[in-house]
Amino acid sequence: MIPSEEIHQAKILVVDDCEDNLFMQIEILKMAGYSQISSCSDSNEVLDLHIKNAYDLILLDMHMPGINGLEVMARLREVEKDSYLPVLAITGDRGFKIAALEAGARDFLTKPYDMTEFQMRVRNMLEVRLLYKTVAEQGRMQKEMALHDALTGLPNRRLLVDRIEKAMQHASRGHNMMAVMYLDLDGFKAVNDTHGHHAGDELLKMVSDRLLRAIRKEDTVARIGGDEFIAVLSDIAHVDDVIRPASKVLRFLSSPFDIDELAVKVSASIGIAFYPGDGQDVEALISHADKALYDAKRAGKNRYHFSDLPMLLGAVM
Ligand SMILES: Nc1nc2c(ncn2[C@@H]2O[C@H](COP(=O)(O)OP(=O)(O)OP(=O)(O)O)[C@@H](O)[C@H]2O)c(=O)[nH]1
Repeated sequence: MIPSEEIHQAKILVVDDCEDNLFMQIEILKMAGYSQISSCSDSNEVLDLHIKNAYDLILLDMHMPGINGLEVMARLREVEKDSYLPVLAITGDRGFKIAALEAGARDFLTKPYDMTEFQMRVRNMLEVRLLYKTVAEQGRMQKEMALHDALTGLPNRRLLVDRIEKAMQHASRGHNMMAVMYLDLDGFKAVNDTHGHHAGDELLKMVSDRLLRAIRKEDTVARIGGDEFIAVLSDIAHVDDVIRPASKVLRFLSSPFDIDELAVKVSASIGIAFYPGDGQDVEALISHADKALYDAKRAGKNRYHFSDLPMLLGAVM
């Protein structure tokens, strides 16, 4: 159920070419507790007003000079294509009722109407409209959550795969390269063990922020598990285009993190693989970057390593 306070905050537009009718409807709405009421006496303005203000309810007089209510609804349907057309049609002509409903109005009022009926129909329509908005918002959030990591808000593995595929297609069209940078923190377990899981979580969020600052806006950083991240770097023409961001990431992570008034230090190891030199598909690229990461760990951590396929230097230099 939608709480009454929320219903009373809904945005309502009253459309009628007769000033007396406008005045009366606004007064009835005010008496019922609505606070965000606008009005308009020119049917030509309804569409622009709705685009600008996204009303929750439009009380629309069907008979107006200029374009009539049915035409106004046809225009509104263009901007509310997959949505709920929030129109309550008002007509003195009973023959217009079916036409109004067929045109997309959700309900109608026949003049003369009584005040209670007017208020009940407005409330019922707003309840449905606001429920519709809540469900649509929940759907958007679920989609968002399915593609992002809950702790850091970064893209998750699912979205990462899509971003790598797009970067590969882009590189292929531009006869260019792209790179996958696989990063794993060094000594992260000790942060959890010494300062607790909460401190570990805070550190992961701060690391995410620093990674985002270290790479270009158009590139992607994803968290793919525990203390593992992958950056997707597009438009790579030369190995320097990867050395620069990789060095920047290591530098950005090298300053201590202020967590619960402690200065916590970590570093990171990075493995780098290139498309098309190191692999032609997402799995191959990630696997080569992972092997390079393993080499970076074995070589002493806090460094980056390239995938050691012989093709690499030929392709890059
Ligand atoms: N706080 C926190 N810890 C996590 C999360 N996910 C995984 N971990 C912990 O992260 C640690 C990752 O392990 P490792 O990568 O082996 O730890 P490390 O000390 O960085 O090891 P090296 O990579 O060899 O330096 C494990 O202790 C996991 O329990 C999380 O969401 N939050």
